[in-house]
Amino acid sequence: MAKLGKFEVLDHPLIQHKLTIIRNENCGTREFRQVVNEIAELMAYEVSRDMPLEDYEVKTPITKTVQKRLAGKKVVIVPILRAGLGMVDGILELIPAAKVGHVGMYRDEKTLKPTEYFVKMPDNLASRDIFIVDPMLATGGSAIMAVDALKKRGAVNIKFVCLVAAPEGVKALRDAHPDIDVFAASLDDHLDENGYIVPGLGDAGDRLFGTK
Ligand SMILES: O=P(O)(O)OC[C@H]1O[C@H](OP(=O)(O)OP(=O)(O)O)[C@H](O)[C@@H]1O
Ligand SMILES: O=c1cc[nH]c(=O)[nH]1
Ligand SMILES: [Mg+2]
Repeated sequence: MAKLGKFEVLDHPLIQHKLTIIRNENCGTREFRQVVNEIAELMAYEVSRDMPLEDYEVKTPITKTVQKRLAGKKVVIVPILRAGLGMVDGILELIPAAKVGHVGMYRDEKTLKPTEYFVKMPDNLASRDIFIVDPMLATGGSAIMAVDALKKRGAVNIKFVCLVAAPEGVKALRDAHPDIDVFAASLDDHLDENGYIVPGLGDAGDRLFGTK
């Protein structure tokens, strides 16, 4: 039987402080981009806590000793385009050897249903630890479709990492994919009538890339 995934809010004081900075409507594109990456880096530290280690012999200037190093499994960071791109560099600061796959999705403004428009993944997904990243988990439609796309290509070990989650999205994602771990920097209150997270931070893609 597949393992049961968990949902965890990573509410370290530094993460909460930085999230407040980007929630502010007066935070400009440059600062928004910078701080999203900083939060992603802090989250990666927690998300990678259960990465497997193996024994490794190393010779210090004093003696030979058996210590630990990360075991073979390679991490793949998978941003959901566009907004997920804003989290990639921050995670690469901590895990520089990670590979990066891409999943392109956009959400229809009226129906709120996602459409997949691009998928490019490294090979051997089944043997890799995959971090899907997207700042926003709103209805959950995009996240569910992204996990579907990865599982279809053989992925087994999947974590979903977002900054702001709505309760509706967390429930939908966990109902659809109970085996994956879901991490958020904040569990917000609800979705408004346009499918935006309240209080949220607005449209993450537009704020990251200066579009609208
Ligand atoms: O949980 P959901 O209801 O699916 O909504 C969340 C999705 O919406 C946003 O993307 P958007 O469609 O705005 O695309 P963009 O990143 O290109 O702006 C966001 O980055 C998520 O991918
Ligand atoms: O609040 C929201 C919901 C979906 N996508 C966003 O960028 N923001
Ligand atoms: Mg958007």
